[in-house]
Amino acid sequence: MDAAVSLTLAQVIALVAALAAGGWSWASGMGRDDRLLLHPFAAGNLLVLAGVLLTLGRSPDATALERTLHYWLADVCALSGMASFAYGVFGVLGLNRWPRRLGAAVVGAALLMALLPGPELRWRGFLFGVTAAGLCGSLAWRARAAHRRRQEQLVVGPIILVFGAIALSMAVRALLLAWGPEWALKAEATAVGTSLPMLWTVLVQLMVMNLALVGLVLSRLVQRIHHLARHDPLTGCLNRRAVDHHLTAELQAGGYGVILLDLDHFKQVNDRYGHNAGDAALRHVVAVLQAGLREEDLLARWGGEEFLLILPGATVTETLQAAERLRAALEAEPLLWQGAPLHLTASFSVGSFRREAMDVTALDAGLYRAKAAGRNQVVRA
Ligand SMILES: Nc1nc2c(ncn2[C@@H]2O[C@H](COP(=O)(O)OP(=O)(O)OP(=O)(O)O)[C@@H](O)[C@H]2O)c(=O)[nH]1
Repeated sequence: MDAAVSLTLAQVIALVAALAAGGWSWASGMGRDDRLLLHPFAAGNLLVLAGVLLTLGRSPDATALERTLHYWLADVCALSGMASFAYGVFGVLGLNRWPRRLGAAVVGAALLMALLPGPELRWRGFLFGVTAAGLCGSLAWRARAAHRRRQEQLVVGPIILVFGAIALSMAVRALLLAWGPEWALKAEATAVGTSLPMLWTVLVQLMVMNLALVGLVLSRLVQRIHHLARHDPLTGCLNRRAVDHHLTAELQAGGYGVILLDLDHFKQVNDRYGHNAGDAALRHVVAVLQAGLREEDLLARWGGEEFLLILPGATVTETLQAAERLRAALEAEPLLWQGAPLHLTASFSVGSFRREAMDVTALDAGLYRAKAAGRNQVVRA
């Protein structure tokens, strides 16, 4: 009876892993545009599947060499699968320096395990458990660190829980095999591959792990969509839509300064140097403006060559001073275009509001006056 259930469970595990691998391969096409690499999750499922199948296929009648190869391959597949999952998660979290360490851990463990004789379960199990615990533990740890840094919108809680739990169970298993009672070793020798608790554990882990990964990837995509919806693709600063979102009641209650600026004779830049130079000039302007702002200030692209700045808590005098400082900085720092300086200036219109909506019409009128008065100057709206 147990043997039949074991076989069914093993088949379910194989099916889940194969479906998950197929699903991740399919989804990786969607993530490609967003530089979201999902192949490692497909590979991770396939490798875990191979590891499980090899473990299930262990035969007591095999020769010592066959058993050695079988055991070794099964363990290396399972470890590579975990490394692949970790690689994928690090990619989603933007932690790019880790792949080499993951590779080194798997190759090191594989080499050490290759040196052990086939039936040597104790130290093989120990090495496997320690490496697996290290891989899953570092994944959970790094995810936790990324969560603490500004990536709080990402759903990393389930990842931390699932991989943390796997790391813990692997560490306990390694310790039990190396220094635990004799029954632990016996259980490993006889039950591995066919025991129902083990198969259930693998099945649940595989499903929960994939669900946690789906949660992480979806939250990453939602975060990306939010970012795209609120940022200007050319310059990377906020867009007009984002301004409303940032102009909260709290910010308005505290008062805020606003600067609307428009580049002078920008059409000539495009006409003389080409559209690429115009784009580079817009990026340059954003860099100069950003360098002169406080962390709490907001910079948004209001239109083609118009930018809007919001200075929370700033009085009209402070906003006028800030605008003058930015105007001078822009004038003093030309864009280097194909080795030659390309001089840029802008006209600024300044307003200050408290407990009231921003008066864009007044700011626009101020800009018009600054242009009419000769450009490259600051006026109060
Ligand atoms: N390269 C580039 N040019 C842009 C972009 N958005 C708007 N422009 C250009 O900005 C120029 C704006 O020109 P105008 O509105 O005539 O104003 P101007 O030449 O700056 O003159 P004044 O504002 O009167 O000083 C147009 O030539 C637009 O094509 C962009 O994203 N990239």
